[in-house]
Amino acid sequence: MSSNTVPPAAGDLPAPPATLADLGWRSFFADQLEVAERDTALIGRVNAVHRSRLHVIGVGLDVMIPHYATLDGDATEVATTGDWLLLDPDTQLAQRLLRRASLIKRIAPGHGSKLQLIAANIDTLFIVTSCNQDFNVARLERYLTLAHEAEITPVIVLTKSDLAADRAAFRQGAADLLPGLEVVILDARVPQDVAQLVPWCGRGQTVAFVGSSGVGKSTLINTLTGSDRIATQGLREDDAKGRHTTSVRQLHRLPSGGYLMDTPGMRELQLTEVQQGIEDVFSDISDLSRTCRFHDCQHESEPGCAVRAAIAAGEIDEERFQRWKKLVAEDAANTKSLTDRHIKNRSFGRMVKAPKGGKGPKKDRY
Ligand SMILES: Nc1nc2c(ncn2[C@@H]2O[C@H](COP(=O)(O)OP(=O)(O)OP(=O)(O)O)[C@@H](O)[C@H]2O)c(=O)[nH]1
Ligand SMILES: [Zn+2]
Repeated sequence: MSSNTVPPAAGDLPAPPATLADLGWRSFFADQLEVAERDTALIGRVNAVHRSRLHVIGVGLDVMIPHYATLDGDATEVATTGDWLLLDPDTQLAQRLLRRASLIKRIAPGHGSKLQLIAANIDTLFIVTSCNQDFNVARLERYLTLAHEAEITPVIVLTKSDLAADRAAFRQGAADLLPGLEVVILDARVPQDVAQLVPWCGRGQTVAFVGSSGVGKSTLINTLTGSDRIATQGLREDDAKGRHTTSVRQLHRLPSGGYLMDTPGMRELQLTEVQQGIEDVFSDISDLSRTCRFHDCQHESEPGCAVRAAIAAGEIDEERFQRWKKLVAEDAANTKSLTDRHIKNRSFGRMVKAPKGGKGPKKDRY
């Protein structure tokens, strides 16, 4: 399939939205429009990112347009699935990317440490795990950190409730992760159970599922949509060898009116620049660590370490502290590799921008 044709399974395209609000438009986005834009701009949402084109939909709008990026090469100013764009009404070219309500990004696998945007403007992230050996507090904390960083409301979905001897213990184990955290426990194959997710999937709402392989995401999606079309749709991505596969990412209309975002990247999320998310999910430890005597305290054996004191006093769980340390270290390593790459890109940018006819790149002039 050539990369700029619409996705193969036409039946999987969302039903055309009757209004922008159906598609998730709300005052947060409308307030960003200039007066002139209110009258003239064509408003669209990115439904799918293809190798060389964006599939943008709106009210009476269904177009493939060139990618959108700003000239300064800012990696976050690239339109991704779920983004809202203002298009030129005549040329249909994207003119402006609206500020996002949420953004999930990651380090691209197999591409060094390039920042890759996964999805924008998701309202609810369903973090799926099952009531068996997949249930893993550290993994759930990772996803929670990611949701907080992306500014998305997380909901923990515990599948395979039918296999759990003690459902209450699983529910409690998840609920204890964060105050006020919503937890749903269900058999992903049973429509009445899965209906518990509907309150988050209403008109104008965008949701996504994350979780390890085999926890029941496809089963959940099938039950939620009453069809197996979405979950079984092949999602391919550029592989490490740069083969020309087509990257399909899509917003799928749900029977309850909302949209499900299903992108290949959601399936292998890593943490990238998630300091804020870590602060939110581990606020007790983060706050305490700021009261250690040394600002660069490693919380090992330093004198005046408030974190160790809290662990000794039984106020903080040692294992939770170890998980926090691991996340902080992982985040620091990922962020560093991104920064290194950014510096490399910038010096490359300076070289290519060097004036023609000169004696070669004059890095120090720019
Ligand atoms: N008993 C039981 N089995 C379930 C439940 N949910 C899913 N399964 C089964 O678990 C297996 C894996 O489910 P999938 O829906 O394919 O899991 P997934 O998360 O989509 O996995 P990937 O596609 O690898 O990401 C299937 O055999 C499902 O039938 C559940 O709530 N109860
Ligand atoms: Zn300390």
